[in-house]
Amino acid sequence: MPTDLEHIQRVMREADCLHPMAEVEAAISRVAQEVSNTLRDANPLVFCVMNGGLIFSGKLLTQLNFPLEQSYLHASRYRNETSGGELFWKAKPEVSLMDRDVLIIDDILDEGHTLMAIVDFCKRSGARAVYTAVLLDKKHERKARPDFAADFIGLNCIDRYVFGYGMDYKGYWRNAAGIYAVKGL
Ligand SMILES: O=P(O)(O)OC[C@H]1O[C@H](OP(=O)(O)OP(=O)(O)O)[C@H](O)[C@@H]1O
Ligand code: HPA
Repeated sequence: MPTDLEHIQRVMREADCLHPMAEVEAAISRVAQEVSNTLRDANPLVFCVMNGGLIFSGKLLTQLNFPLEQSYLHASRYRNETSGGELFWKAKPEVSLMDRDVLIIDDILDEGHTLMAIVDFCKRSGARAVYTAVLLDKKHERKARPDFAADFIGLNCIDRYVFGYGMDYKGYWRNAAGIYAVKGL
């Protein structure tokens, strides 16, 4: 079925802006400082989790002023829907993680299944230490494991379906320059 672009446009028009661009950029700069303090001497291997992690990764990486290697992986559970299903690996890391300090960068920690599976994969692949950075931590009682938290968190967010800064609504508005909540979700 072709995408209903009028619907996509309406979602943006009616959305609530939760975190405007200036607030998100300030949060990214703070995270960059925290990551630098922890990893500047670790020669880390940094993975962007595609697709959602793309914008946060790009903006964060340019503020990390120390040697690192960068790559990507793609694990998806939402597949353009607004509720998650089974985790599907679209691209596993192709470089060796053996004895490396690894940093995983993603857009959002929602229920946590995605990031937990990625961390588990990295540990089983021989990583020495695995750190995680997320732009948003969504606050609710549905976490897969309540004791699992990201090491670096940009912003906490309310329990709504959000888009912008890499996060999509039905595959759209990853490019929105702020963090928005869909009306009614
Ligand atoms: O904490 P969870 O409930 O597991 O959800 C978080 C994950 O869901 C989204 O990815 P998605 O599956 O939509 O893939 P995409 O980034 O390619 O759209 C997001 O980018 C996170 O990776
Ligand atoms: O609220 C969300 N928005 C976009 N993608 C997501 N993936 C998990 N939760 C979300």
